[in-house]
Amino acid sequence: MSSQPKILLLGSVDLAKEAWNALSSLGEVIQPTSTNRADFLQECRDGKLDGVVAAYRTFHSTSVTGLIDQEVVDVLPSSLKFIAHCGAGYDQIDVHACKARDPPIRVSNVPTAVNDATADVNMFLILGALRNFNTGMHALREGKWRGQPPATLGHDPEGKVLGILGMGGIGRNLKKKAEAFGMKVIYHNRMATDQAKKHTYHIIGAAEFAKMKDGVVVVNTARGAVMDEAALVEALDSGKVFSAGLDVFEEEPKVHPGLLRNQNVMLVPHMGTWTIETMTAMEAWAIENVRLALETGKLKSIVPEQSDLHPATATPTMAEYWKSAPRFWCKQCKIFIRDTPFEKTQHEASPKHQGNLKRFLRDIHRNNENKERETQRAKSEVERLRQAVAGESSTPGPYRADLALAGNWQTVSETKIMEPDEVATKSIGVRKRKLNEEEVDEEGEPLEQYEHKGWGSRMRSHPVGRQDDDDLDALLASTTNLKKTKNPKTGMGNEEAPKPEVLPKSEEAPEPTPEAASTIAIKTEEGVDTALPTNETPASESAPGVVFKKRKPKVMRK
Ligand SMILES: O=CC(=O)O
Repeated sequence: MSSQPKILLLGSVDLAKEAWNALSSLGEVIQPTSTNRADFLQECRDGKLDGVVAAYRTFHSTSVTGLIDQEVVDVLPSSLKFIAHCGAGYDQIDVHACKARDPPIRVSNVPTAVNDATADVNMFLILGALRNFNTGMHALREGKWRGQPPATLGHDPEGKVLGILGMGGIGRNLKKKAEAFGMKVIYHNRMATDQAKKHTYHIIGAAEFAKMKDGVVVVNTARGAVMDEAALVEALDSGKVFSAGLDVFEEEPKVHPGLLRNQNVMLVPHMGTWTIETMTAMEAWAIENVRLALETGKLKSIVPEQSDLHPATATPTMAEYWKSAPRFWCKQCKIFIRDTPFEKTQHEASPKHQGNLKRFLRDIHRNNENKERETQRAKSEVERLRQAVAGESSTPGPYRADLALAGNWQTVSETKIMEPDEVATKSIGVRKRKLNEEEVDEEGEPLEQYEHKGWGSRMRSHPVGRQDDDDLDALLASTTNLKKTKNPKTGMGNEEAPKPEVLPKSEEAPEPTPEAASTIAIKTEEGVDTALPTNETPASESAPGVVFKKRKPKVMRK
């Protein structure tokens, strides 16, 4: 999309590639063509990087740009509003010059992702320097085993005092680790003023070494320039400092020769965060800064020196892009998100979406369980009724049709009670032989006295077998609707005080009202009296239905 903003890649993304590739939906990624600082400055002056809104940079990108100092800041395109640095320490960037530029360049770093790995290296150097491992390891590689003479005996960490300068995330992490080795931790934090932040240069030098105990062990995993290397070499040579462990150097990749020749110094070439896990997390964090910058004008982790800067306003190109981007409805979260692979990936990975997705799936699962339970209930209810019928139960006559078993009934005549076209969609009426007056009473169980409200709302909404439900409703109405009949006094259902589930005998049945009678599902047959003596309604006006008459047991007929 041509209206997309540009993203400048300074260095490389080696691990969090998926997150990086997803950024391409937010902006057009470009890289400088130059390979050295002079060319880079020229490339900027020539306007080749114009349109760049955000830059992602690594430590190693200084090989192209050099430090991001005033000179670079002055030529960077005015469209550039954000620099996302992939590292905790940002001494390669003059954040004050970036802030002072008009418009300002907001700089972010990666603060917490580095804590564990950096504290691990610090602990490794503390142990190595205390134990004087370097001498032995070096001798071994020279084929001299522990050396001649062998390395001097080291010290246990247990019971030693560790002084931490700078109790930030790494300092606190290191404290825990050192305490696990039995060390007692004390610390010093610099004043949190802007002035103090600028002054980390050589805060440990000759004067500070002079104040320390003889035979002290010194470790540095912060930045080389925090310590005066020359003063350290001297203190090592004099024996004031017993040994040292260093991961950072004043002029990386150069190392002071006095450190290189001293076997009591553990040297690591700035590998504090050199792990797949940590580097991946760092890259992902910095990429997230770029994404947020483009989408919201804010950074996830702006450097403290710039924390008072207001968020940048979205660029016109970005605004246009926002308008034109298609949207996607996340039905779990019930929100629109932009329909891009990046947006979707990010959204789907978010804890909010994960939580909503879990709830969504759980609800589906619960619904299925409920349906299954209802189906089982329905089945057992049918079975119960079937058994009841088989045992000549008290199922009301009008409903026995559905439950009749072979031999229970005797069909005496059949009459077509509807026009042929109605027959197709309705039913065929079957009427039983009227035997005698007694039987009329028996047969005359009035259907209408059962206020048919169905079997319960939950079963009614059951999606499976609507016809089955209707049958069940009809069957169960006779037993359950008694309970549901409205209390004439309160007008409310009487579920609170259910009546016993006894079917009313025909003689107890109230006379149907004319309105009710008109809806009674009984058809009359020519020449046959209606089963309900009170029902004057012409057959043609009543709803189609079925009337069954139970055959009297022989003993009763006698
Ligand atoms: O040194 C490593 C970092 O600052 O991230």
